[in-house]
Amino acid sequence: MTAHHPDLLPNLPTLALPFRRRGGIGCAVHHRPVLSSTNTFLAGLARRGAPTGTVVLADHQTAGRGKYDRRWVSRPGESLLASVLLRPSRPLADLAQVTLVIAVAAAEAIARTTGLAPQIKWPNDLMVEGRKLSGILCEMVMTPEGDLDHIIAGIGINLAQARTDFPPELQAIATSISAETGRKVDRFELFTALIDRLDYRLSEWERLGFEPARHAWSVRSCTLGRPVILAAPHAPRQGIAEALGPDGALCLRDADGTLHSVIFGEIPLVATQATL
Ligand SMILES: O=C(O)CCCC[C@@H]1SC[C@@H]2NC(=O)N[C@@H]21
Repeated sequence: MTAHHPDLLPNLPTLALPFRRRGGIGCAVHHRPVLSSTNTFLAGLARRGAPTGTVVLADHQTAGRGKYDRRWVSRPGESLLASVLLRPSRPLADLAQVTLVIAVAAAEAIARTTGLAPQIKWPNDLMVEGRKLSGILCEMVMTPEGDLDHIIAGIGINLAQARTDFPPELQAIATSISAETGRKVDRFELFTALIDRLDYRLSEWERLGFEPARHAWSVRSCTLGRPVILAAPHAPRQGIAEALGPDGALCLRDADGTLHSVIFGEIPLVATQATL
């Protein structure tokens, strides 16, 4: 038997998608039963000139990727796994805001379809009762001239896992929609809501800037007003997360009273639980 790379499998029949949009997010939707990673597959489409708003949805990933080169593992059908191609026209200095805007849209889609009220842990993890429900991986591709070519935003939402389905080291810090609500969520209803909210929030950001999403992010935040330990790429920092700045940076006041503006980094899940 020949082994095929999942991204090269022929276009197998899959469930029909409930909609097709004329423009904006979801203008083209590629749905595959199995891919290595929706981000990787969409990167190939982007190189071949796919338009902004193109979406890839997979039922299963064999090599899902998380932030900081971690793996994003899920069993077939138990997660929503999607990536969106963006070619925004905002200035380079605004691009770190994209991932925050997407977190707001994903939280709103989950709230709309499940009744849950996901909170956002800076910058873009969606949390319920201190456990991670969803992760977002934004990958930026620049031109040789240093301009933005495109962004691929990958979104994974845990749908159907029982707590004990997660690996032992994640059981205390991960959750799913079923584990929180006791009900199954319709994956395509959630996907449709996600496309809707992404379309709304991203076009709002393009037209009006970051302020509306900054407000929505701050209202849903479980980071602001709390002591946090940041695993920032260059220097780990501790302090009180005071605000999300107008540029999208986290404003962190350290023990000396100095205010730091942090664009990149993360609050490790375990530290968050221990600290907050
Ligand atoms: O580490 C994180 O929190 C980000 C996880 C992002 C996972 C999603 S699943 C769909 C898309 N494809 C990938 O390979 N990763 C993202």
